[in-house]
Amino acid sequence: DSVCYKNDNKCTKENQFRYLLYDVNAPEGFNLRRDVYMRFAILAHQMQKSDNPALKFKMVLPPWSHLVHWSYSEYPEHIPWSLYFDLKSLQMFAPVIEMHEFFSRYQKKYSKVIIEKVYTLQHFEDMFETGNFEDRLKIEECQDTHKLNFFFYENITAKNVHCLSYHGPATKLTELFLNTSAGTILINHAEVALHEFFGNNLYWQARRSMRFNKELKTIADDFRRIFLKSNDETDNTILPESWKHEKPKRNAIGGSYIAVHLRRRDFVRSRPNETPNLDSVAQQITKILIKLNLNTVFIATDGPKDEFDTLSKMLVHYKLFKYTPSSVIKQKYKEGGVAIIDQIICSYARYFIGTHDSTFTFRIQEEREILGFPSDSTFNTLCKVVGQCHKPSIWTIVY
Ligand SMILES: C[C@@H]1O[C@H](OP(=O)(O)OP(=O)(O)OC[C@H]2O[C@@H](n3cnc4c(=O)[nH]c(N)nc43)[C@H](O)[C@@H]2O)[C@@H](O)[C@H](O)[C@@H]1O
Repeated sequence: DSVCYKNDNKCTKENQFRYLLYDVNAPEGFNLRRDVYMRFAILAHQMQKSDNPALKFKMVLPPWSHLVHWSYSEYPEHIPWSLYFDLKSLQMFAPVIEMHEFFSRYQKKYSKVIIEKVYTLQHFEDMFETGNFEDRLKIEECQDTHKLNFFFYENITAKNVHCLSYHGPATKLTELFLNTSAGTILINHAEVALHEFFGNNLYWQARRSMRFNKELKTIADDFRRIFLKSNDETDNTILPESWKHEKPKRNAIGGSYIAVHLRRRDFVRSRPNETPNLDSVAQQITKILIKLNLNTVFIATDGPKDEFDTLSKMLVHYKLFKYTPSSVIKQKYKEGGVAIIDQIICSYARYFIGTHDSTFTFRIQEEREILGFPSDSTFNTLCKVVGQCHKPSIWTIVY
């Protein structure tokens, strides 16, 4: 297409964009990264609406590579966003492009990508001592040794690298962008930048635009239909083709199963006071099944298969299901795709029980808000001891 780069003689005012790239701290998981995306999508959305030509940006989506919770070989996977999300739907909210698209545009002119300005965000060191939580930003000395690897690509380098002590929402970064004419800007440690307003209608628009790749939805729908007798017609969960046409609703019924997100692995080790043992999980599930007069349970978990088998034995009078991908699906969509399929199936249940403080659970809760479930069927979490569960924070949808 006609989008061009600075100084390219094909550039006109209309087709010239600057490029904003961002990256997230390596240990952060998939679902926190989705939240960071929303903070930056809101920034990109607001810049797109601005009349100021200096804020005309395309935002480049960081490919999914070497996520700590996913198994990976020495080669980075560079998974594009379109494998997991509906890119057109994202673009209806924010001017985003895939990294490969950025490369193909850029490399029409250059062989190597040279990012003109890199800012690595860091927290103000004095913030907690002085209690100064005002929004501010300042270029300072780097707190950590500066190891930059630019998305595991070898053909990307940078001209100008700074550390930026930062406190405030991602939208505050426009101040920085207005002070430089760099055509390509990378924000590292993007997770340091916050939401401007958590849970307002802009937040929910960004969230609603994050529709999943349609094939993943189809795989999850097939599983619902075949094993859980659940479909959008009878569950009252049909959404319009575009998220832009969604309307407030609270009448979703969901399939006749309860879904449980049972987060294990590091949660078992690092959160012993909140993470229940399987006996307790079985008791909590039984209680809800009896209350709702249901006999079917879908379990989404990162735990080992033998835990699921143990749980099945404890709940022998009920039907327990777990999604297990075929090798073809696993190979194509990898752990991220399987995680999304699990999340979708949980989203359509009559009743959902999640794991306290898990972003995987938060994203399911949001999905259910979008689908229009009554909130009390959604904001429930497992607890250590039966009967001593605290209600989680309730973030209801706003239009
Ligand atoms: C406390 C924090 O918790 C954060 O985890 P938390 O928010 O649950 O949420 P995530 O970061 O998304 O979870 C990490 C990964 O675990 C897998 N996973 C977790 N639950 C399931 C599940 O039910 N089904 C499938 N298929 N996969 C699951 C999935 O690959 C996901 O990307 C961590 O990322 C941080 O490192 C930190 O430990």
